[in-house]
Amino acid sequence: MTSPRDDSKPALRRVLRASRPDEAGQIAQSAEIRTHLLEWLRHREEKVIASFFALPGEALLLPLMVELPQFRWVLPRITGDGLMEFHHVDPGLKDIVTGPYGISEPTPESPVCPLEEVEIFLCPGIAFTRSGKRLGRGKGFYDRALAQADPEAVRVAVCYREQVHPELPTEEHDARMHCLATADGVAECSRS
Ligand SMILES: Nc1nc2c(c(=O)[nH]1)N(C=O)[C@@H](CNc1ccc(C(=O)N[C@@H](CCC(=O)O)C(=O)O)cc1)CN2
Ligand SMILES: Nc1ncnc2c1ncn2[C@@H]1O[C@H](COP(=O)(O)OP(=O)(O)OP(=O)(O)O)[C@@H](O)[C@H]1O
Repeated sequence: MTSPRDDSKPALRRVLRASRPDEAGQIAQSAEIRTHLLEWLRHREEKVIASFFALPGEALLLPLMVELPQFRWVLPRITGDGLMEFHHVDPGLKDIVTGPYGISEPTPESPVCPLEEVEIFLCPGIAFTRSGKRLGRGKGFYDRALAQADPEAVRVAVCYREQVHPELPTEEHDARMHCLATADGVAECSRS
């Protein structure tokens, strides 16, 4: 399902937004996802890792920052339409404000981390496939950031079981994920 311009995404987004566990399920699956990520990350040699503040329906990852202080954690801040930059934050999460779309983000004064320095990206999304396809929120934030990032950086999709689908439409610019982290574990994406 690949085409240069695919107009099926907006309708699919509206439908797939509803594919999420209930509140209790989100808390339980988030804890399992963090346990798997904790184990997986413990064995990685990378140091700079980008996480995210969850929007409703996304996995809650913030406790990992405290549990893995050996990493240098960075978080995104929206700087324009479809544009974001990443900032270093302290694990205590001082200097966090509410940004566009109600997403928490570091203050502009927090030290910037150049995109090329990020070694692992934990990526949110509305839906993913096991082969690493991602359906985001439709503004191209992650596609643009990942296009500029180090091509060697590891892209880890993070989502609930309900957000994993057999197939999704993709376009030329869509960034592929390398790994998929769910409550079942962290798996390498099969390229298909
Ligand atoms: N946690 C988290 N942070 C993230 C993202 C994400 O998916 N998750 N993004 C990943 O890209 C960026 C924000 N992307 C967004 C893109 C569109 C809308 C948006 O338009 N929201 C409105 C309108 C939706 C609509 O018209 O369909 C809304 O939800 O009401 C919000 C955020 C950057 N930070
Ligand atoms: N690398 C890029 N450079 C410029 N524009 C881009 C790039 N990647 C995506 N876009 C543009 O961003 C818009 C949204 O793309 P798409 O629908 O794939 O977003 P998404 O991956 O769902 O969103 P997000 O990453 O914000 O969650 C499209 O108009 C696309 O052309």
